[in-house]
Amino acid sequence: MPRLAIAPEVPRDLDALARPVRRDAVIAMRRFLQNTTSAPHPERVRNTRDPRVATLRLADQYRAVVVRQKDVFWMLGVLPDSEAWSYAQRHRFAVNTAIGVAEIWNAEALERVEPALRRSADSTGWRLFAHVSDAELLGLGIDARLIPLVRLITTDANLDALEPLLPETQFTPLSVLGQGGTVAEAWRALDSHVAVPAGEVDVTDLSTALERTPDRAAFVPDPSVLDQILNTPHWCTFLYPTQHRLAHRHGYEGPVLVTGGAGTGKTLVALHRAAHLARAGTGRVLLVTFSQGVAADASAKLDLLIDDEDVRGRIEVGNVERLAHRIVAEAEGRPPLLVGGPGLATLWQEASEISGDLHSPAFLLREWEQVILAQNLCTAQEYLAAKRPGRSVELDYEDRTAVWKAIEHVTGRLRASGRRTLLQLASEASTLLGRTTGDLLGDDAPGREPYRHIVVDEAQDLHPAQWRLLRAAVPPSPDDLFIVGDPHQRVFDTRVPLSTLGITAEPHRLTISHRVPQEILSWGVRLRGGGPADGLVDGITELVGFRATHPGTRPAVREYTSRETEMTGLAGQVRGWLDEGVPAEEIAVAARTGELVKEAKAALATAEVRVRVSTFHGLKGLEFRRVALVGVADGIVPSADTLTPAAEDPTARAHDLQRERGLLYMACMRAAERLYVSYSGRASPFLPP
Ligand SMILES: Nc1ncnc2c1ncn2[C@@H]1O[C@H](COP(=O)(O)OP(=O)(O)OP(=O)(O)O)[C@@H](O)[C@H]1O
Repeated sequence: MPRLAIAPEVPRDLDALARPVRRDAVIAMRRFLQNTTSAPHPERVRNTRDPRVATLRLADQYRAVVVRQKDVFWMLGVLPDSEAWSYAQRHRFAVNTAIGVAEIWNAEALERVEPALRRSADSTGWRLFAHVSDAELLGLGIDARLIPLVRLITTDANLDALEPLLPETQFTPLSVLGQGGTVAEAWRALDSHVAVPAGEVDVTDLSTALERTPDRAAFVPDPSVLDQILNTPHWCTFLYPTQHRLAHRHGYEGPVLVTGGAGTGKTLVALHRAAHLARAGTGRVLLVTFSQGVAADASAKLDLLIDDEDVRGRIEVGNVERLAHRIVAEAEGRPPLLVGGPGLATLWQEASEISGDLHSPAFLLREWEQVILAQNLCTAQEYLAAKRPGRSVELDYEDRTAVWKAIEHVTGRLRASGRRTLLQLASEASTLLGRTTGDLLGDDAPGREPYRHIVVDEAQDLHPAQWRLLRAAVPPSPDDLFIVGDPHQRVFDTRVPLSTLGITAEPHRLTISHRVPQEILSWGVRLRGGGPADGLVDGITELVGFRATHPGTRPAVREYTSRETEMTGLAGQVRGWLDEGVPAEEIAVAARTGELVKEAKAALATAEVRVRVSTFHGLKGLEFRRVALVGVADGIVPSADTLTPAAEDPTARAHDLQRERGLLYMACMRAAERLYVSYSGRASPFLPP
């Protein structure tokens, strides 16, 4: 039986075919897999640069290009006959001698550029790689057949021109060396291209090389797997090497933390990790998402990723609030009552009055959430002795006593009314779990917690009380916590390093955005300030090295003279996108405040344009081809209401401003194609010049 591995181009090429041609091609691929008598057979192509290349006739005038070695076939694309033959003639295929991955390159194009490189080399004695020996190049996996060409390169520009013609695994080390990097640095750069450790590299073993190249080859053992690959999105099958390595590593010793910029694939890695753990069958998996809305999206993606019902059934998807709610409801025998925003605001106002108006309601709320609930302080004594990290206003004994009294007013009133906040619920749930873990693990009372594995998405916004709940819900053991997040996109003020919560996580990083085009990304990074962010990891996270895979269009920033003209402009912009053929569900409009959301909805309704309109917060975790952000004006972004007065607490104010910046940045980073930003009056101070 032939063993078939397909490249990511194959599903794409098939999707581009007319329906009857696609159907014929897929039938032919099935026959090939089953080795039936009518299966297409490999046909040699004349004048190829690689004798292993052949084609398979899949439909009338269409064929697949394959590289064959013994019973292994690597299918690279499905093309019209003449294009398939030409592709087969132009390309070379190899196994990288250093890292063992399979590589393809356009040998014909390289032969064409060689004379120009030679002319440039003849005119100077300078060589870009003079400082590196052949042995070092070979040691880095540079193909021996490419070395004569590499020796002709004289400038960075020469090398850059070769980038589209070389496999990334050949170009990457050359690029590091060309910029004056050392061999060791070139090796480190190759690391992100390695999904599976190479071990001994046998360059004649194509099958093992393909297994090491999961972004370029997926094995198709039978027709059902073929259907699964062809009927699901690209990311279900082909992860980039770093993503693959993180998601499919066999056994982490304990918690893992993957940070990375917007669109680097953190959520996809989290989904694949959850699927990997569920397939291993070691126990129940909880995938924690930011909100229930995002949970529905993640559930739908898991349904695509996993076709085995039993495996899928091992993964539960939900947010921390829901988990806390359920634990408390089960323990108390009825659903807990929650306090609403307005009710709580009144209580904090009363508390502020009790403290003699020394502290504002916002100050007291922060003190409660960030000091008391964050450290689970239960008594006045504990509070009086506690550290207050992140709070710059000193409180002496008397102040603390007054603050505690004011806060007790709120907690007492809540208790009396039988209501709780979401964070209180998380705190209580973790305490309950702490008490009952033994029983829940027992055979006779398996319960629903703890889980065996927890995978956390959007981790940057979890509060310490919620972390404690998650920690209590999964016993410390290998593969217990797999956490992904981006401190730069934090939209709440929860800047806590995991280590302070007793979670020592192995850190990893993703740096390449596969969603956001470079122009939007660079603009967004300037908006965010490019500077470090704290939280999750110890110390700070830098945006350094964060880049995109593709170029794009600069964000359109529009100034209007009035709110009314701004809303008319918005309706015109969205109408234009729809007229271009962009589906309505691929467009999102968002604003900082609920009031602006209402105005935008009304303007779009008047123009009979129906697309999703939400607050910036409502965009979290989502992506759209086109994104329009309105009301990005001074006084609205940052939202004046949410800023602590500098006189009251300058550090808190700086944190508030950073959070507001992160929120706008997160909203901008949802755009996969175009970003439109508008304001009337003065622009938001966050907008880059
Ligand atoms: N392996 C992949 N194959 C195909 N597309 C990918 C892959 N990895 C990432 N992408 C693209 O990048 C998008 C972003 O991925 P994802 O949502 O996982 O990123 P993220 O890091 O969680 O982003 P954010 O932090 O901004 O929410 C995906 O929807 C997809 O379009």
